[in-house]
Amino acid sequence: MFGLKSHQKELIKLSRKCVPKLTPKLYKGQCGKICVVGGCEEYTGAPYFSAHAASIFGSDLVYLLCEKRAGLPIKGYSPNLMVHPYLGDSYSSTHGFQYDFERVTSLVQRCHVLVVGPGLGRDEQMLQQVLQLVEEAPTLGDDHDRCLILDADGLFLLSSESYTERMQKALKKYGDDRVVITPNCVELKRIMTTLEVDSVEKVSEKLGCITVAKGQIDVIVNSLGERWENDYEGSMKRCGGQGDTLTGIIATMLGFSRAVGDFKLASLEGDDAKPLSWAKMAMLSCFIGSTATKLASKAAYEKVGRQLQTTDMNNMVGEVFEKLYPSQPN
Ligand SMILES: NC(=O)C1=CN([C@@H]2O[C@H](COP(=O)(O)OP(=O)(O)OC[C@H]3O[C@@H](n4cnc5c(N)ncnc54)[C@H](O)[C@@H]3O)[C@@H](O)[C@H]2O)[C@@H](O)CC1
Ligand SMILES: Nc1ncnc2c1ncn2[C@@H]1O[C@H](COP(=O)(O)OP(=O)(O)OP(=O)(O)O)[C@@H](O)[C@H]1O
Repeated sequence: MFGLKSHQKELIKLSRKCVPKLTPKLYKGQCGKICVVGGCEEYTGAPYFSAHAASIFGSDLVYLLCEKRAGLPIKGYSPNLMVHPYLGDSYSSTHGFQYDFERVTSLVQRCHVLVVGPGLGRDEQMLQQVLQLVEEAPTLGDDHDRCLILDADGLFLLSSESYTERMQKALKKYGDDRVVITPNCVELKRIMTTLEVDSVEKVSEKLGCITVAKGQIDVIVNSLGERWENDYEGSMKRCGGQGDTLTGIIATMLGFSRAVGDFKLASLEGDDAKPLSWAKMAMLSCFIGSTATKLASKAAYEKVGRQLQTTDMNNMVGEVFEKLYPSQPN
C-alpha cells in the first residue's frame, strides 16, 4: 500500500486497536469531541485546516474556538464545524467585545482533545485568554484525562520568556503523554533554547509530553524517551498549512484512542483484542497523524502537481483514512 515499508505497515495494523468500531449503539460524540483553539483576524485558514482534517479523519464533533472577527469567515468555509467566536483580541476588546471565560469553559469541558495554536496570532489579550484556558483545561468538568496538542502560536507560549514558566507549570497538570507538541524545525530550536536542553528526548522528558518534531523525517519521542522515526516520503511541495492538517489528524486519533482506552468502546480489532497502554496508543496516534499527513500530501501532489495547496491535501484525508482502515460493511 502506497510504497509503505513493512515496519510502517505493522504500526498501521497495530493502530487498528486505537480506532473504535462503528456500531448501531453509538451516539453522537462517542467517537471524539475535538476543540481547535485558534483563528484571528489575520489567520482563518490554519484553524479551519486543523478542524476540517479532524472531521474528515472521523471525529464526531469538532468545535472551533476563535477570535470574534475570525468567526464569520470560518463559518463560511464549512457548515460542518461548530464555530464559537468567544475569544477577543486587543482591537475587539476596545470595540465592545466582553470576554467571558465561563462561555469558553462550558464549551471546552465537553471536549476530549484540544488543539491549541493554529492561527492564534500573537495578540497579548488572546495569548492571555488561551494561557488561562491551557491552565484550567485539565481540571474542567469530570474529565481529568483530557489531551492537549500544542502547535504554532501555542508553541510560542511555550518558548516565549514572558509565558514559559506558566505554560510549563500548566503542562504538568495533564497526565503523562496526554500533551503532544508538534514543532517545526524553527519552533523546536526556540523551545530547546528556552528549556535549556539539547535534544528532542530532553524536551519530552522535561515537559512530560510527546514531541513530534516535523521535517523530512518526523521524529516522535515520548516522555520516557521512546523514539520512533517516520521516513515516509510525502510530497516535496511545502505550502503553509500542512502542519495544521497534522494536528487535526492527531487530534482525531487521540480522540479515538480515548474512546477505546478511556471509555472502553470496542476497537476495529473487536472486544477480544488485548488492550494497549495509553503510552502506546498515544505514540500510535502521533505516528498515524504523521503518516496520514504525508500520504495525503503525496496523493494530492500526484493529483494536482505543483499547484498543491493545503485544501487539496485536506480533501484527500478522508480517502487516506479509508485506505488505512477500510470500512466495515454497513
Ligand atoms: N492559511 C493560514 O491561515 C495559515 C496560517 N498559519 C499561521 O501563521 C502563523 C505564523 O506561523 P509561522 O509558521 O509563520 O510562524 P513564525 O512566525 O514563528 O515563523 C516561523 C518561520 O520559520 C520558517 N521555517 C519553518 N520550517 C523551517 C525549516 N525547516 N527550516 C527553516 N525555516 C523554517 C518559516 O518559513 C517561517 O518563516 C501561525 O498562527 C500559523 O498557525 C500557518 O499555519 C500556515 C497557514
Ligand atoms: N522536507 C519534507 N519532506 C516531506 N515532508 C515534510 C518535509 N518537511 C515537513 N514535512 C511534513 O509536512 C508536515 C508539516 O510540517 P512543516 O514543517 O511544514 O510544519 P509547519 O511549518 O508547522 O506547518 P504550517 O505551515 O502548518 O505552520 C509534517 O507532516 C511533515 O512531516
